[in-house]
Amino acid sequence: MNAFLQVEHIEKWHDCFKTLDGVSLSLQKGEILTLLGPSGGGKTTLLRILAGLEYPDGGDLCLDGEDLLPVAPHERGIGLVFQDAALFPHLNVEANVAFGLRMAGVRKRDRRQRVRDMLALVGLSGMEGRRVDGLSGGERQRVALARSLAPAPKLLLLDEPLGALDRNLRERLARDLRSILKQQALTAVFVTHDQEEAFSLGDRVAVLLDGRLKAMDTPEGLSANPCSLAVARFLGETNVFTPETLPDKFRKLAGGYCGKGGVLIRPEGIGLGPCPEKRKPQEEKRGGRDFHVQAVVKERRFFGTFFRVDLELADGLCLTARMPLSLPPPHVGVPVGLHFAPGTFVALSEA
Ligand SMILES: Nc1ncnc2c1ncn2[C@@H]1O[C@H](COP(=O)(O)OP(=O)(O)OP(=O)(O)O)[C@@H](O)[C@H]1O
Repeated sequence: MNAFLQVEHIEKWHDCFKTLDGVSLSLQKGEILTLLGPSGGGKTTLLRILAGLEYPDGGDLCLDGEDLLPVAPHERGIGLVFQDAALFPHLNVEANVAFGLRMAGVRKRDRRQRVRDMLALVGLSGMEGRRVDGLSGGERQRVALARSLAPAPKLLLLDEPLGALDRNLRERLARDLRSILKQQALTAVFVTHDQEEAFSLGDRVAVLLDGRLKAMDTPEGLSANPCSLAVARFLGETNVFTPETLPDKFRKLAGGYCGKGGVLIRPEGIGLGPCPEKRKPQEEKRGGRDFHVQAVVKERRFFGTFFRVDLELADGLCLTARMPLSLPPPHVGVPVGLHFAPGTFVALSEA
């Protein structure tokens, strides 16, 4: 099946600096992609190229079967939402939301109805007459969203739309946003540098580092397997070892799972059991060889839905485990045996 949005080998230079280096990705209709990356990674540039606000130095773009590059920005059928809402301050809510419809020559009566529908969709029914300078940050973003949804774009691009809001409001709006996009079956690319937001909002998450697309997968897939050392480090994964820093005992346990870039030992795959010398003979049989790795609990912290347990092994190596609240948490200073569930060792590539 052909993709709805096809981005192929996009390159962009700014002066002597390669901002985007052969970025390729594709989206199906109705899919939400979150674009995650550090500041300066090229996220906004990619969005600007999709919107037609910048022209690439190489590559191709195709949306709904149409070659996008020759099409003027306002004819691409693409909606944009920015971090600062960018509302027209001299117009009220209704006129802001109706703006694109007016430009497209939609009749006044149809405009009014569409504005009403869009305001209902974003939870601002009855706010048509309000001045935009009196609105809260969250309300401004809802108006901006209604304005970009009103002309029924084929693709919606959102550049850190929640970046200026406080944490609680941000989480609530992110939930609302996802359900609005899904309700409208909209295809969207959402830029953020907030990992939690990227993982909770996107059907798939793409990681852009130094202008290169380093990974693209479902949130679950990416979290289970970040693929490369650079992505694992960017995602802030603990227990990441390069081939040089991986101790021999783990090299043996990891078996073939040590890639050229190293290995990630997934914290949720580390089980804590009785320390090897304290185990009874029947546990020895059940526990298998993995419990032979012994560690001491250095710290235990509560994270709302799990405990994070920092462990120190005999040779000074540190590991972090993630324990569900359903298990009794170990006490600090207590020696424990470690068990590694299947799939805990993930090979990382170098690139
Ligand atoms: N018009 C321009 N002229 C010169 N350099 C530019 C221009 N636009 C972008 N850049 C450079 O390209 C790189 C990527 O910028 P971009 O804004 O795309 O990154 P980003 O991932 O969106 O970052 P942020 O999260 O901070 O917005 C940066 O080093 C930036 O300085």
